Amino acid sequence: TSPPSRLAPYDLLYADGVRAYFARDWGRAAELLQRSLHSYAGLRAARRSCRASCRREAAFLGDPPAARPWEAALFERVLQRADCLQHCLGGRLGAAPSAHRASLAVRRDFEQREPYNYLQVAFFQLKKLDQAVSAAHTFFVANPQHLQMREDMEKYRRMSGVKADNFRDLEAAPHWEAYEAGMQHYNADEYLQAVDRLEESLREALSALEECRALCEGPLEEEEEEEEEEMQPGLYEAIAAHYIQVLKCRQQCVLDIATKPGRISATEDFIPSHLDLLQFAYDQVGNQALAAECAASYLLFYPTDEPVLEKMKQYQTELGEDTTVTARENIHHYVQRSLMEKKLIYYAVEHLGGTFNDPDLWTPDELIPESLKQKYREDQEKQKQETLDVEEREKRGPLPFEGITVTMDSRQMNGTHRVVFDRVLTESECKDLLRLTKAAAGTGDGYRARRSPHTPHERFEGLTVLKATQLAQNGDVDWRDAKLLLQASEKSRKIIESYFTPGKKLHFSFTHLVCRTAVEEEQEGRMDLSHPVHADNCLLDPEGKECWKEPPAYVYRDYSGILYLNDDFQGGGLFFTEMDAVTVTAKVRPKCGRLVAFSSGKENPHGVRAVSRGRRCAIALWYTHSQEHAEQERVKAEELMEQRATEQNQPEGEEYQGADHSSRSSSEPLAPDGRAGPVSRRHKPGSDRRQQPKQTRARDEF
Ligand SMILES: O=C(O)CCC(=O)C(=O)O
Ligand SMILES: [Fe+3]
Repeated sequence: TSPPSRLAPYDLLYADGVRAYFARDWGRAAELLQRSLHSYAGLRAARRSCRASCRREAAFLGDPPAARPWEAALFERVLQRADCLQHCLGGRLGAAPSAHRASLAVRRDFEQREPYNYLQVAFFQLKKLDQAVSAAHTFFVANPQHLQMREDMEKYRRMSGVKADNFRDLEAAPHWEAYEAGMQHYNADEYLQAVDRLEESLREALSALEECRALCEGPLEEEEEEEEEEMQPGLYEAIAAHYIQVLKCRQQCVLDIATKPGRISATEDFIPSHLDLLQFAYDQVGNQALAAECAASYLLFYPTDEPVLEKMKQYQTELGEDTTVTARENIHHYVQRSLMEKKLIYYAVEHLGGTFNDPDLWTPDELIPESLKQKYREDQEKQKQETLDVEEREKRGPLPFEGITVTMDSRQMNGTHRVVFDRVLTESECKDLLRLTKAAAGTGDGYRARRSPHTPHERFEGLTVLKATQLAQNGDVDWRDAKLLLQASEKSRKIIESYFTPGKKLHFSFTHLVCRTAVEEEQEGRMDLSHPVHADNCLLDPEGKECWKEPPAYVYRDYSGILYLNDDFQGGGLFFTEMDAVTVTAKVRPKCGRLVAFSSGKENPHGVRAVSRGRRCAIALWYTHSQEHAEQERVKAEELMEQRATEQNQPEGEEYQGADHSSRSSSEPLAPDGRAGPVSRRHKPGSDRRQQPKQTRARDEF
C-alpha cells in the first residue's frame, strides 16, 4: 500500500486501534496501531524538518536589522517563523497542524512505546510471530520492569520458529548501538575499531540532540491548573515563561540522548566523555593530530582539567610547535550555544523564580548565581555530615547488645558501610530456624524447592514471614519457630539501625529465609556463582562502572543484612567486589549467628560463591528509611501472631530457646484468609528485579 497523502492524526488511529483490540478484531487492530505509529513518526519528522527549514528563512522587512529597534527586529522574525511553520506543517501533514495535537495521556503512551504492547498481542493472534517478537522486544526495551512482558519474552525465546534477529528494537537510537560497540572495543584495547564506533556514536548523538531540540518548541505546558480569570500573564511575562520552558527542554535533551532506552538515569558527561575516550584512543593508534583535536575539544568543557592539559602539551610537542591545534567547530558551537542558554535560564531562575536542574556537570561555576550555589552547598554539607556520623560511630566500637561482637568493620572489609557481627543467634536458635525451613519444605503447600533463579546447579527455597506464620496456622510448622523468624529479624534490624543510623528509623522492606542446595549430580566443572555479583538497590553495570538507581531495582532499600544459620556445606562464601564486579575486596564465611550488614548501594557490590555440596540457609534482610515501603506482610504476620496469642490467652513465649517443640498442635485456628492470602512474594535477586507490573490487559491466550 502506498503511504497516505495526508497523515491521519495518530491519537485517533490509536484510539480506534485499541478499540479494535478489545473487540478482538486483531487484523484491524494491527493495521490501525501500525498506522498510528507511522503517523506519529511522520508528525515528528514533519515538525523537525519544518523547524529546521523555517530557521533558515530570511526576514521580510528588507532593511538591515541593525537599522530597526530591537522589538521590530525580533518580532519580524517571530511572525515570519510562525507563518513559515504554519504553512510548512500544513503542507506536510495535509491538514491543519492543530488537528495533530494529542492529549498528554496519549503522548505519554507513545513515549513509553505502549502501542507496541497492544501490537505484539495482535500479531501473536494473527500468527505473525516475527512481527510479534519485534513488537514485544521494542516495548520491552523501554519497559524492562514490565512483569507480564518479561514472561512473554521468555515464552517467545523458548518457541521454536522464533529467530534471534527478530529480537529487534524497531525504535533503536543509532547512537546507542555505536556507543556500546565502541565501549566494548575500547575496554578490549581495540582502539582502531573503538575510534570508528565512538566517532559514529558522537555524530549520531549530536544529530539526535538536534532532533530532540527541534521538538521542544511545542505549546506552553501549564505547570498547574490556574484559575482562568486571574494570573494571565502579560506579553513579556508570557513570552518569557514560554521561552524559558523551551530553553529548559532543549537543555534536557542532552539527558534524553544520554539515557539508554528503558533506563531512567542518563550516562554522565555523555558528550565530553566521548571526546576524552577519543583523544586517548587516537593517541593509542598513533594519530596525534586527531588526539590533540579531541583533547582541545574536551577542554572546552573542562578548561582546567590537569591530565588533559598535560596531554595537550605532550601532543603539541609531538606535533611541533608551529602546528596549531584547534577544537572541533561543531563542539565549539555546541558549548557556546549551551552556555548562552544556561545564562538565560539562570537569570530567569534567579529573578523570575522556578528551578533548573542543570543536566551538565561541566557548567562553569561563575555561571551559576551565588544564591543557588549557596543552597546547593548546604545540601552537600548535610550529606557529608551524615557520612561522617556513620564513620564516627563505626570508630566507637561495641554495641549496646550483650554478647554480640563486631568481628569486622568497614576498614577491615576494605570498603564503606560494611560490618560483620557474630553471636546474634545461639546454636539452638539456628537449629530451630533450620527446622523451620525443613518443615516448610515438606508441606507441599505450593512451597517447594525450585531451581535457583541464578544457577541450574542449585535449588532454592524461600520463606517469607507471612508464609511462615500461615504455615504455623495450618499446623505445618511450629508456632515458636515462626515467631523466632520474626524475632531474629527484628533483633537484626535493631542492631543494624543502632550501628549505622541511630535516631533514624529503619523499617523492614523485605525478609526472606532462603536456602540454597547443591544439586548433587551437577557440580562437576561448575564455574558459575550461587548468586552473581550485584548491588541491592541499583542495577550494576560493571562495564560502565555505574549502578543505575532506578526500577526494576529496589531503589528504596537502604541497608541489607544477611543472618547466617549454618556452615555445614561446601562453598557458599559471600564476597564483596569493586564496581567492576571482579576485584574482590572482602570475604565473609557464613556460620550460625553471623550477621553481615552493609548499605545497599553501589558501594557494596557482592555475590555468593557456588554451593557445591549441602544446603546453605540464611535470613536475607532488607531495610528502608522510607515508611511507605515498609513490609506489609510483616504487619500481617504480626497480627496473626497477636491473634493467636489472645486466643491462647498466653503470650507467645519469649523463652523460645530450648523449648520443647514436640508438642506441635495440629488444631490451630485458621484465619479467614488462611491459604488464600498473598503469600511468598518472590524475591528475584541477581539484579534485584522489582516486579512493577503495569498489566493493562489480560493475556489469556498465551
Ligand atoms: O546469601 C547471601 O550471602 C547474599 C544474598 C544476597 O546478596 C541477596 O539475596 O541479595
Ligand atoms: Fe544482595
